[in-house]
Amino acid sequence: MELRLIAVGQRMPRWVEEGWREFARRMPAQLPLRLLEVPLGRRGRHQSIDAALAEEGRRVLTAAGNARIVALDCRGHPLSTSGVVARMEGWLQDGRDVALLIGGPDGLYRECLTQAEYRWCLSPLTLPHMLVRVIVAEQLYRAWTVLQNHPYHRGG
Ligand SMILES: C[S@@+](CC[C@H](N)C(=O)[O-])C[C@H]1O[C@@H](n2cnc3c(N)ncnc32)[C@H](O)[C@@H]1O
Repeated sequence: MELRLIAVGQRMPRWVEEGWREFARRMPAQLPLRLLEVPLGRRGRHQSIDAALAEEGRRVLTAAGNARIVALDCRGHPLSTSGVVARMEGWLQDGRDVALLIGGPDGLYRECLTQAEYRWCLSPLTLPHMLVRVIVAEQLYRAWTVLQNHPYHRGG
């Protein structure tokens, strides 16, 4: 199985690329973390934001395929580290790929949210989408280290 970060928006600054890659490269072979970037929908005078979001949403859901869907969403529910660990344990037992969806500047298309089995809120703050991929990668790595009794996570 794999964890798939599906993010709207391409060509991120180098620090974003390096940040998420640092944690992705630490993931084990049996639980790789892969990033799929999908292009922004067209925005312009003749294209509504909703149409652009729908275009992005279609691309995101195609990239998710049959994977279990978790949407990153400011209006979702928070998870503690032990909550992420418990979810990861469930994912590993189930064996299905997991798609973690990150929206673009206008958020995620509504169908991405309705198809998600969980809407994960990282903080009450709205975070820049490029930072979200780095935080999610780190939190997934952290959860993995907890499952392995690896000393990376020293929290309570
Ligand atoms: C710049 S935000 C989009 C803001 C948009 N106005 C909205 O309300 O969703 C881009 C993406 O980053 C993710 N994101 C931003 N802050 C987040 C948070 N606190 N928790 C979870 N995901 C977040 C979401 O996937 C969001 O679609």
